[in-house]
Amino acid sequence: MVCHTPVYPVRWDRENQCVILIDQTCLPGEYTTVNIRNSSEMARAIKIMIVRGAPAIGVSAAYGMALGAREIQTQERALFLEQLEAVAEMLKQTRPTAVNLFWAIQRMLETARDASGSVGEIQSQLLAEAEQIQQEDIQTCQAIAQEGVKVLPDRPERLNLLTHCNAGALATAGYGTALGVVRSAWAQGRLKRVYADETRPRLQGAKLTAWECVQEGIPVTVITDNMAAHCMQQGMIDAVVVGADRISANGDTANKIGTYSVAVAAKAHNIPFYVAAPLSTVDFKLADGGEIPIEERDSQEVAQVGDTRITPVGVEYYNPAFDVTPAALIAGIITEKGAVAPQDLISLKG
Ligand SMILES: CSC[C@H]1O[C@H](OP(=O)(O)O)[C@H](O)[C@@H]1O
Repeated sequence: MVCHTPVYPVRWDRENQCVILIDQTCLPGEYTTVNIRNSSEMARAIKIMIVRGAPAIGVSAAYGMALGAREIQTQERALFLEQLEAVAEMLKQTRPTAVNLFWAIQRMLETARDASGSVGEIQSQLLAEAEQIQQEDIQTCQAIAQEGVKVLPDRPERLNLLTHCNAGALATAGYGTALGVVRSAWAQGRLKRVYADETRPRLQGAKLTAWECVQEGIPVTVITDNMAAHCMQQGMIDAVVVGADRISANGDTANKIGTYSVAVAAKAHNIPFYVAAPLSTVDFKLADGGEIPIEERDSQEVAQVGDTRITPVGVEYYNPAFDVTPAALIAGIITEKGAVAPQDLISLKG
């Protein structure tokens, strides 16, 4: 079924006074949602990847802060702010790599500190700020998409693009970053097909990117991660567009594990490799990617495919959820303010 219903992975339900998350651990087999009523539930949802994707994590953390603020009973401002700091610390412990989480939490704390009025009024302002962050992200994604289509290879025939993991509407407040570029290229008749790396071990490409493409009738071919270089060698790929979880000031980019090897293969085959990300994903405090914290997740994600164990008892595991692609392998970083060479990213610092 082809539908053009926008996908919003996280949204505020005014009627029920809760956050509604699409449960991404159930896609593509089941489209279901989860009601999040407090900050602890939001922290858990981020940790176990009911909601995932750097911008979506940031928006969710913002709502987690708004929910946490509503749980605080005191009417004394200083005590309220002190307890809100504790909510922030709890949310910060969920996932370490996506800088959007920390940026959003910090923005919510600053909103609370700068707010005037009663505790109740501050709580209302925090909810409004979370909704604002969500709306800004959707607009940012759409701007990234427009900037991204401009830099795609200019060829008369439609393009075959490869992407890794899911940097789609599900990974953002809506529309997507890398997959936003894909959506806009498709809408403008520039796209022939998307090649989606399945993206072991959590399979965000096979499950989520493929689901988003099928929902919109965008031709998509799922490949295993170890096929990407072969497809490039066969001349099947015109460009690569991926998302990001944290970008350092020099353009080094942390993204889902496997992105680095895609970038190396793209370089070897002279295929442009683009990163699409909002400027809120750039951590200008970090000089280079060597300082980006890399999340290590439960080894069972490697030991299993779905519910099926694939390894014998007695083996060790290594499960870094991200890797860092050096700026030298990146043709351009596509932001809402335009696409720039990695070395020019600093020029976009606000
Ligand atoms: C829009 S960028 C999304 C980014 O986040 C993903 O990681 P995860 O699914 O573990 O949250 C992946 O790195 C995507 O590129």
